[in-house]
Amino acid sequence: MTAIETRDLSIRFGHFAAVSGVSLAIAAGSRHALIGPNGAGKTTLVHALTGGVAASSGMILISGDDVTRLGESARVRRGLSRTYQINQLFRGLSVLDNVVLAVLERKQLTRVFWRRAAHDNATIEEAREHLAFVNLIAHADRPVHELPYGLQRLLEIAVALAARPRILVLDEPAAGVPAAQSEAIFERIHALPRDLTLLFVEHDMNLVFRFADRITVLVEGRIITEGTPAEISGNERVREVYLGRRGAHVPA
Ligand SMILES: Nc1ncnc2c1ncn2[C@@H]1O[C@H](COP(=O)(O)OP(=O)(O)OP(=O)(O)O)[C@@H](O)[C@H]1O
Repeated sequence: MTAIETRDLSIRFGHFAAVSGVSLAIAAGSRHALIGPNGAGKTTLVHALTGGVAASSGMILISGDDVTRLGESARVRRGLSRTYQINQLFRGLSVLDNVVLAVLERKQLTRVFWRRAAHDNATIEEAREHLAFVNLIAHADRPVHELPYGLQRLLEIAVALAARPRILVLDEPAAGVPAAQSEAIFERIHALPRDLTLLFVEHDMNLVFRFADRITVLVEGRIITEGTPAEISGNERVREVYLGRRGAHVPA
């Protein structure tokens, strides 16, 4: 079954097409990487999937339902959650409170009951479970701004999980993090439940080839090829596009 799909999707900014005629089908339960050089349109495509940017033409479907005209929160309610290239955490709040807020958001309790609901045991228990998954329990009471950046990136994953997604989109989850910590982040991503569909954007080809089971290559807004890691690493055009680019050695 297809978890999320685009059909002939284009996104234009004025006369410039950042995404052109993209048809992409992500199978339920797959770990799908979206790769391509800087400016290829990866982030724009991710924004379009999650509802942050409007499609100029074409369609977006979640579990077969047309969501092209739905906003971001309506898509979250349909099981789509995401992390951002630059994190969106509340830096003055504690690590735990960031996840508590996300759980309350899912329960649609943020506005009405924030003070009272923040002390609700079930909410706190759930938030702590998400933190435990990303190995951040020991940091629960620290303010986010004190947390090393690599751990903030893990916290973002916990926040995204609080929406209880069926599809999780991760835009460069290890961007700005030293190589040793990228490993830890991808190890946690790898440990996510197998029925959670993952789409991730990543520049580090070693991580992509280790953790993805399918790869789509985007160049100048268009898909040039899609396949298994073995198929992609043997693809001449992909090698041409990546040769000599930053961190973009394509493993053989
Ligand atoms: N709001 C916007 N208005 C105009 N042009 C935009 C806008 N957003 C993105 N672009 C352009 O669209 C193209 C694709 O950008 P995008 O950020 O999607 O690429 P990317 O593949 O994610 O790049 P990177 O790997 O560097 O993050 C770029 O040329 C960018 O300048």
